[in-house]
Amino acid sequence: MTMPSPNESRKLLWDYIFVGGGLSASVVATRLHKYEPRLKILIVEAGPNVNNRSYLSGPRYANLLGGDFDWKDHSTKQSWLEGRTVDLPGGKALGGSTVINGAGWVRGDKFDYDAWGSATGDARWSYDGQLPFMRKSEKLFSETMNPDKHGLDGPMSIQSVTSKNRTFPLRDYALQAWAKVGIDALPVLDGNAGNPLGVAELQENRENGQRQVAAAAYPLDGIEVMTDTMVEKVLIENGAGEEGGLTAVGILLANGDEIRGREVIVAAGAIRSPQVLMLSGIGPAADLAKHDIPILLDNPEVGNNLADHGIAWHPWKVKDLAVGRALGSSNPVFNEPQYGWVFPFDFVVSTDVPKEGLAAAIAEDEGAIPDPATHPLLAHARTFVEHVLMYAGAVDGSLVTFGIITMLPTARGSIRLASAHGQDAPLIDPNYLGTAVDRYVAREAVKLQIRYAGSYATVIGREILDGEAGAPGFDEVLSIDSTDEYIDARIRAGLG
Ligand SMILES: Cc1cc2nc3c(=O)[nH]c(=O)nc-3n(C[C@H](O)[C@H](O)[C@H](O)COP(=O)(O)OP(=O)(O)OC[C@H]3O[C@@H](n4cnc5c(N)ncnc54)[C@H](O)[C@@H]3O)c2cc1C
Repeated sequence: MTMPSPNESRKLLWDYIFVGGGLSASVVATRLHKYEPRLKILIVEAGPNVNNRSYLSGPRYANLLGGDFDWKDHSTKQSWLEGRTVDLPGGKALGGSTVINGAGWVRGDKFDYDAWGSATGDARWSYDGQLPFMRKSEKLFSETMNPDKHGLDGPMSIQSVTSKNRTFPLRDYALQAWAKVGIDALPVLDGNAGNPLGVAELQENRENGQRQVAAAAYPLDGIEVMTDTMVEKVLIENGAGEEGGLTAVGILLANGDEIRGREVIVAAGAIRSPQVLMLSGIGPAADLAKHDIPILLDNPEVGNNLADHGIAWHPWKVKDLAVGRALGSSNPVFNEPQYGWVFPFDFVVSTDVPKEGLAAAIAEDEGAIPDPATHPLLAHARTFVEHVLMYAGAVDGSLVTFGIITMLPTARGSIRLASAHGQDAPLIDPNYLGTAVDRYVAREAVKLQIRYAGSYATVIGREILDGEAGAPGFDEVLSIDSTDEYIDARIRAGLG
């Protein structure tokens, strides 16, 4: 990676200019260069180069949320979350959100990739089409775990809980309890082999606990990079390209400099890519007009169809503190360094939801009773929820924290311009829980959590935990007696 001088970058005609230097730009630019080393490739990134800042690699990534390398965005007021706004972290540094993210290495469900393949009519987007690239990216910890599904010499080092010798005290209990509520362990606990439905062991893209920032793992050799440089918009001219019509001819920086290129790739992330397009004159005409932006292409889809998952965390009380089951307790095992590297949990548990209630929720959203044989949410098992049981929650080890992550939201939100200037964050409306399906899925996820953690049926509920700890503003706690109304209220108060 080299840094061009401002004069040099202005004079050159670049073959490819990337707006944003995050995960996707790091990968695509590196591969373009490998494909054709003579290409002149420029990445322009709003944040700094933090590749050599080792503290970023520490285990407590959450310290980075709201920090110097986070755009610190917020949602608009969410009508299904009691009008709350939600913090929306996003990486602002070379490497993008890989600088602040959770580093969970979680491959999607085969079914979902195959849906891309059918939607695009292009088999390269299906699971089998993507698999060679997923394998190419990995250097997996095991040569024997599903070797036909994984890679061993990619740039991303992947470790797991057991490959790094973490034996959490609750591991066996947690596994037994999942079986008791009907969720089976996946073969070799591998959730990254196409079918994640079941209990998988956590895999992470860390190397001995060290975060792998995308721009370091894909080192951008032979690529020019400008950091701390905000792109205001893409420069578009009519008839400039070989085929005529609107053609991107370069970018305008926030400092007023123009840089020219043959192709511009907008890789500014899910929030700012549509913002950059709209600032460039591509987007819904009425919205652009509101901000006096000249309309080059009236495209109502730009800024629409935002899909974001929600997360809700619930604290559960641990019995018999002296046994030392959770982080913070006096159990000496937690003093071993590997327990501090990463998240304190064993498993990522992916589940479907009961189809009968789902069909009713679909009917509410779509205004017609769905055909269970053909409706895409009903006809197959789908990965709607991820559950994680974090063995931490209080400084004295008296709590564990149960998370539900809703993975297949059907509500769609939007990104709209707040002003005609790139430095003003756009208006971000994820529309969390905006459909009956999403509300049903979240409720079912919490009900499963209660069966798992709060009932005598499982060893976790019977012997390990002592009920839910509750939440501010609520007199009750989650329990097997909780009504749907109470569960919904807790979700509205806590999901983000
Ligand atoms: C808190 C958090 C936790 C996450 N945890 C996980 C996880 O555990 N596992 C997982 O698989 N995924 C996780 N993700 C998601 C994952 O990090 C993203 O999917 C991925 O980084 C997206 O890549 P991208 O290239 O689209 O965007 P990004 O990596 O975000 O890169 C976009 C880049 O564009 C830059 N940019 C934006 N606007 C401009 C502009 N106008 N001019 C110049 N530069 C600009 C940004 O600064 C940023 O560097 C998490 C994300 C976050 C935020």
